[in-house]
Amino acid sequence: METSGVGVLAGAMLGVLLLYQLILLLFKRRKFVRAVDSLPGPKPHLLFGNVPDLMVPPNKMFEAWDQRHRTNSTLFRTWIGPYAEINLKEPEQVETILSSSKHITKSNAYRFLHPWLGTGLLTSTGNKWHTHRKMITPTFHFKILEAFHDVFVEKCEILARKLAKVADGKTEFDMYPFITHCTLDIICETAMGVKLNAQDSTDKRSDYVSAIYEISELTLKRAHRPWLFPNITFYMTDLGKRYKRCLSILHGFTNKVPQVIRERKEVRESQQSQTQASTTEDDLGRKKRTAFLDLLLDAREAGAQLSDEDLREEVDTFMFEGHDTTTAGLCWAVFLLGTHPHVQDAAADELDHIFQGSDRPPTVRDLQEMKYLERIIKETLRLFPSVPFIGRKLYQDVDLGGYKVPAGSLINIPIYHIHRNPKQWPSPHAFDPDNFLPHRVAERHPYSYVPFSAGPRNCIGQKFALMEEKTVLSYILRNYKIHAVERMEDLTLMIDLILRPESGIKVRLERRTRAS
Ligand code: HEM
Repeated sequence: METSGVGVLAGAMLGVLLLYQLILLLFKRRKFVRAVDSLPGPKPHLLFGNVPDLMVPPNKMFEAWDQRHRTNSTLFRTWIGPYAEINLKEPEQVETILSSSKHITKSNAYRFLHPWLGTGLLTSTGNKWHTHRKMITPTFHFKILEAFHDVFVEKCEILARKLAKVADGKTEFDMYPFITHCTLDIICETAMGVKLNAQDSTDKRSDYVSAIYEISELTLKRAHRPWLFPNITFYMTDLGKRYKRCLSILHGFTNKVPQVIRERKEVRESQQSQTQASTTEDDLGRKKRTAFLDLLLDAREAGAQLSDEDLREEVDTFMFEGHDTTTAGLCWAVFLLGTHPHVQDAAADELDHIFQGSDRPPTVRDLQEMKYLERIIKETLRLFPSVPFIGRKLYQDVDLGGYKVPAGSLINIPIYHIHRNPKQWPSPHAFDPDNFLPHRVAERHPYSYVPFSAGPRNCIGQKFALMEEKTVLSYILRNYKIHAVERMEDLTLMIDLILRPESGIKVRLERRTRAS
């Protein structure tokens, strides 16, 4: 009798405790919702929040997203079902978030990349991100990038030969697959040390590339449909099944990593271990270049905690971040050059001045002299940032220019719109490489231009990207005059994770006669 009395009492106390916790949670939630709702923003649907605005076909997504950002003139909040998203507007707000070492956790949507990229550098946080970032940073040292330059040149020679077959001044063709295959060949060899030879394939678009496009689209769709957040519902839907199909293609590709690791280990055992980017020889006596993977293996041999799975996650991340972004940047540059002949002529003049009529490959030093081309690349990334938005999750309250944003909110930084803020850019939609003349840069807020993000989680590959883009564009411009077939108003923009034109970039190429 006494024992059961104690049991009832304990049960009652537990019940009270649970009720108390529940009330606390509800109270906290109510406080959070009130704080978010005190921020400006469009009226949400009772259940779905502002999700319905973006439930449009993939090729209407950019328009809907752009419309949302253009109609809200200040920082604004949107609700993704129960999740609050705070959309930034001004560079000062961007600086508060990006420059801080406290706000380094990515927003919920990045979780949907985990099945593909695991918790590689792009998607991880906390301790894992810190230690891996520290470990990987030296692999992007300038000296190592210089060694990769040989790969850029080799792949661009192939690109130029491929383009020669269609460059008759009359044939209209899509530049996108040419550039995609070139950047894929580059990243595969520099990241994994594997020759892919995508440029030799006759396919218009490889399965790997199609799977990247599809998985990016599916990830974004999922991020805007809260009922697809749990794996159990997602994988039951057609979207989830398509996602799994894409995964098997993408991982099929990097499944080679353990085999590559084994091969590299064998080479190491028979030779002195390498600590710098350098070259060894393969079975046929050809120079074998050091890849990022080798440098990570070096780090592991030196005591770094890196499992095979960690290595594969990083290679998957490089393969995605390192080719889709540069492809988009390059293709948009080709489009803008093809629609702005005076800019194209000035870029060609600069190259004539550097190469003096010679057809020798560019050196790293030549790339440094391509100042005007660099401004073109930067201005292209302003108008069409390859990564049009990024996100963070807040773990503490933040004041963003007078707006009190509570912990638990998701922050959306719409890089595309930050780059077209009329307060920072007098003609925000015009293509003007001189926006990057030093005196103009000095006049602007440093966070008004963030194509590579900024602060502790900025893009680790930005120097790689700039070198690669200069090499590719210089090859095209030294050999060809680009004529864009379409105008801006003919293009439909796709905003998956990367900003790209729906139907590629159609051009005609005309042989350029070199001035000496
Ligand atoms: C034009 C080319 C590129 C652009 C516009 C670009 C842009 C970006 C942006 C905006 C971020 C931040 C993402 C976020 O906060 O969610 C990022 C991160 C990253 N990028 Fe790039 N990227 C480019 C090329 C590359 C290349 C070539 C590589 C590798 C070879 C690379 C590797 C990475 C990695 C590993 C991260 C994650 C860094 C971290 O969180 O510590 N990117 N990139």
